[in-house]
Amino acid sequence: MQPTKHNKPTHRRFLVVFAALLLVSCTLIWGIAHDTRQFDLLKEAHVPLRLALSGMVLLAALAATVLFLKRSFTHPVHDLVEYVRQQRNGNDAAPPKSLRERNDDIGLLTNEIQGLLDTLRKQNERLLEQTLNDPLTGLGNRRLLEQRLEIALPLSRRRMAPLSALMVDVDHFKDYNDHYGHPAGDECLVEIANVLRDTFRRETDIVVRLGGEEFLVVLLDVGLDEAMRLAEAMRSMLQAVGIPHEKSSAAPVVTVSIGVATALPGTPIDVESLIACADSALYQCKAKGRNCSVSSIVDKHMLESMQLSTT
Ligand SMILES: Nc1nc2c(ncn2[C@@H]2O[C@H](COP(=O)(O)OP(=O)(O)OP(=O)(O)O)[C@@H](O)[C@H]2O)c(=O)[nH]1
Repeated sequence: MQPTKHNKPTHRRFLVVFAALLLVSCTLIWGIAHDTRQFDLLKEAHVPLRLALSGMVLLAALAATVLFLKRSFTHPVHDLVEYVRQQRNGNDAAPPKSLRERNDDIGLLTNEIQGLLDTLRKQNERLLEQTLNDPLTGLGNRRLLEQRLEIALPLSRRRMAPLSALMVDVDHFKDYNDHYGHPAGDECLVEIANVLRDTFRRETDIVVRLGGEEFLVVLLDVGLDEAMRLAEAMRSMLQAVGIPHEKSSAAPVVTVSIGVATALPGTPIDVESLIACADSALYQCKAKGRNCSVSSIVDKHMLESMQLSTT
């Protein structure tokens, strides 16, 4: 944005010229009206000439006024409108210095608008964070998962890269809640989220809480073996934390079951199918007695048979 220059000396110059011209024209008009003899220069002049002269001075005063108003108010207001328009278009640059540093109402308005926009921006960021994050654990939520997979899945497919999803579910969590209380259950979920964060640290890893005591991890560019190794590492790390769980038949501490689904390179998988495949592997873990990981491979044939069974 190209700001026009509106500085104080310019204002003052305009004001002085304007006041001088106004004074001269008023004096001339007053002189004509009272036919005063004090103006030697105009004494002999005819009334029409005096009228024309004062008219010209008055016009000049008006022109100076218009110019002054344009330079002092119209242009800055235009700059201000342009600034607001650019903000609306996503440009978050600060307003021009010439506006911010004005000591008048336009400067005040500029700074107020800037403050308001900053506040709105911060509130928007907070709201966006709330809509994409799980408030209890601070992990992403299902919306974040969908948002990220919308880009990651087609990209992964085009690059012919594998992709793995881990469905992590806490074992006998109802019993944990019933025995230790809901607040302790919340703390337990936070602890599990921390272990997930510590295990899946790559920038491309997507770790979310799907709801309740279910978490989903999506690992891009990760094949079955690596996914299973990481699933086991996570399980061991949680057991090492050792959150007591007296009511679990799987272990004396809190444990998880992990269903791992790996999509082979080029598999046209979507979010729903990925979750369904990891979920069915998780179901097998539970059937096996919990506190374990089960893997499954997702390819075109498996997806087709899944679609057939749902139609
Ligand atoms: N503390 C707490 N509990 C939750 C939250 N969300 C869901 N739960 C509880 O998680 C429990 C899940 O129970 P189930 O689905 O029966 O699963 P489970 O007891 O872990 O049994 P398995 O998964 O078969 O081992 C329920 O008691 C829910 O009330 C939460 O945010 N905080």
